[in-house]
Amino acid sequence: MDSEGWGFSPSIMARVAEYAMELWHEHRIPIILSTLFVLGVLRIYLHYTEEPQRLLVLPKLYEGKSQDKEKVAEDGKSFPTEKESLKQPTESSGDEKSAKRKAGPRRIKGDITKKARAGAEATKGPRKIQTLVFYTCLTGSTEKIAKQFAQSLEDSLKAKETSSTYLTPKILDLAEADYDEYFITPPKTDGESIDYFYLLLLPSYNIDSINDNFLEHLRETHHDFRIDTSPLSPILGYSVFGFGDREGWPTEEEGFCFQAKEVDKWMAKLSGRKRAYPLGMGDWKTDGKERMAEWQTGLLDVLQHVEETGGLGEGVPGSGNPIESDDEEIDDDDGEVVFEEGTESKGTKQKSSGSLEDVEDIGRIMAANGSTGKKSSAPIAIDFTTEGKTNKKTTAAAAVKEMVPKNSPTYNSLTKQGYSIVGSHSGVKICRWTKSALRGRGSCYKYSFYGINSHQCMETTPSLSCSNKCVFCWRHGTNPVGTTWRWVVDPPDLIFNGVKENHYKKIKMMRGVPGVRAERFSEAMRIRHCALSLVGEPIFYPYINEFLAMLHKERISSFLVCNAQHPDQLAALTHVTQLYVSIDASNKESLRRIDRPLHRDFWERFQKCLDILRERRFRQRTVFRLTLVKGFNVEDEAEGYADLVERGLPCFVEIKGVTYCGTSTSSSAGLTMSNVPFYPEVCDFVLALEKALLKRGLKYGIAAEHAHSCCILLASDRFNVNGKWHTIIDYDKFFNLLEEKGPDGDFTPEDYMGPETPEWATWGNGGFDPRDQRVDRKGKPIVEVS
Ligand SMILES: Cc1cc2nc3c(=O)[nH]c(=O)nc-3n(C[C@H](O)[C@H](O)[C@H](O)COP(=O)(O)O)c2cc1C
Ligand code: SF4
Repeated sequence: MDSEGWGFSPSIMARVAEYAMELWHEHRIPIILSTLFVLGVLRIYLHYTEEPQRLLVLPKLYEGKSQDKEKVAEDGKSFPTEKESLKQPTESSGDEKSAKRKAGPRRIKGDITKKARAGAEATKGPRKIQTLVFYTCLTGSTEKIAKQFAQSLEDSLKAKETSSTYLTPKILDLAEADYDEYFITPPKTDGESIDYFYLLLLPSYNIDSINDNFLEHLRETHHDFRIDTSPLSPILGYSVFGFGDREGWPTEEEGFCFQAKEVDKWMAKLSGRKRAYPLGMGDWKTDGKERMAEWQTGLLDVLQHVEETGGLGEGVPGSGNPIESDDEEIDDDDGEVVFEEGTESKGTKQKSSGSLEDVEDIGRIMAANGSTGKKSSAPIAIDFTTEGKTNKKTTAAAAVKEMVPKNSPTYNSLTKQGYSIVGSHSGVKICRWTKSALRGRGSCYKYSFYGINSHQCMETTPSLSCSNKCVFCWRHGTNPVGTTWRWVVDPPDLIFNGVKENHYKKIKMMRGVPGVRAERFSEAMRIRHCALSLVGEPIFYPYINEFLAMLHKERISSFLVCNAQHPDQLAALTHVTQLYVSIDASNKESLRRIDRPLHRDFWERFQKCLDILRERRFRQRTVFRLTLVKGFNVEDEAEGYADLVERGLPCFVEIKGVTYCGTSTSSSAGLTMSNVPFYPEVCDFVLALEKALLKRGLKYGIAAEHAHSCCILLASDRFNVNGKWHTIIDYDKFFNLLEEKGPDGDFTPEDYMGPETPEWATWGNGGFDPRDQRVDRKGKPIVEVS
């Protein structure tokens, strides 16, 4: 507050300041001395009245080592015993501690801070440590090594003074172990006080092997938006040792031990940087034994330290940092390529000559490039920036670029998240529900509401680019965004064949995964549904109608989700099995905050899309998809949403609670767990919306629910026959109608309305097919309590 705020005039304030300065100059020495005296007295007082602080003492790591008994491994020579491991440096220098320091990164240094572990209070009895030795093996050697290693480890740990802490190491073949049991969270201990220490012995194979499944699981668990990004952080630590063959793969760049490196990286992420000891690597034909002996020596030091202190402490140099073997975060723009309007160089735009010509141009360029869709000499830039003036042609001098070039940060980031990039702007990813359905563990809500088979569903997009940056987007902000298509256009057949091929490849990788049902696996080799909602904006792709025709020709249904930002493309869209528009807010301000659209005229575009949907409601099965984000678009917005429904009159309204993805993207958008509505809150909202619709005389009712994914379906009375909901789709009828009447044919959603919605899917019954087995996040069966 300034001086005027206190009611003093500036001249009085100036005089007071002058007087204070005079006082200080005259008496500064006594003032300083008396302040020091007061502080001294205060310090003495606190010293005698406070509880003494406990001093942090470094544990004596090597005490009692001289009493260690020499232990011999099973084969008498293959692996060093603890004494062998530890004595090497001592022998070389005569001074154990300095020798160990010279021996490289084996020692734990620095203060050890013992943190209370989560859940420690809840368990009884003395704490035990269980080491788990995981391995994979194709040609027989690693299995043998794993057994010898576990035995040697057990012997070494038993020789310790405090040997009672460590339980007998357990050996687990990753081809048989249930990943959900060990690699989503640590195993449950049923109240026993057990901490886990993971050790992984991993050969690398440049062919399809169980390693690929395992890596896929680690990667997906980390990126699973429903799970914390470091769900293995309760483990005490982990370390990986890799086997390879230098004869075939001489260097790391050429693939030596590449999969062990990958596993090490993902374990660092999943465990929240609990790498207890650096990754070891060895060529079993040459230096394998030696390298492993070194690794084991260092590891034993760490295990002893962990036993004594309860944690890793500062850790071994080189441990604990996942980025050391990870280039993911190098991506300094967070993988997001923003092409905003106006970023292109001046003078690149020319007069539009009409949309038809533009499409023909694209065709010509594609034809000139053959079916490969390779770069053309002239760029195609289709401007979607201002609604109503689409397909503005530009002929810039610069060469046309690929949207997601190979080896670009975006490409790397997307592939690491499990996407397969097809051509230069399309992607496909096998969805979690597809995997879940393959194992008979439940399907997605579209199965309950519309009868799609999740295990026969392909999730894809022909455009990885989007014109929004929604706060709840779980794509980790890695997809390119832009208002203008200014990239190479790949032909639809290249995309269609590419996405199918990659989808099947991923399905095949599920063969042999524990729990996969044989009949579902063979059914999955025939794609029946396509969810065009993966990432980006599918109708951004100039050949979306041709792409849809290819899907439909193979009798693959299409569920297309668009973001209500491209009215002209929406208007030009031919028949799809179900057409979605994302309705992320009920008013302009809320929409701006939540979707963060790039278009200036986003609200006008949005409204125009609703009008198109209204006009199309007797031709397309239209759906509003609402994603509820607490604090953003829920509170007091039911009436606003009812107004939008009144405007668009969709056949269905899907209401879904947002799923928190726990990424920097969401946190930078200000999202936390508190923004995720609980299912009862979603139910309350839906009831309020239903009431608001009835108030407006609109005939909608709550038709179905899928509590498992926090999703509820409101349907128009058009799909209620004799008091029963008919939300299921008759897919055969849809394809027959298409074949008979063509992609623009005159037929209505009612014409392919399917049978009654199953009882278990209707409102009040949960929506989980009783023929599937409900499991928790770790794959354990859930017993329903009635
Ligand atoms: C089919 C096959 C592919 C391999 N690919 C690689 C590789 O890419 N990089 C590497 O360092 N070693 C590679 N190796 C070598 C193995 O990792 C090494 O021989 C290992 O010790 C085999 O362990 P196992 O007998 O337990 O299967 C490969 C071996 C096989 C049989
Ligand atoms: S519809 Fe979506 S969630 Fe369901 S199986 Fe297909 S891709 Fe997965």
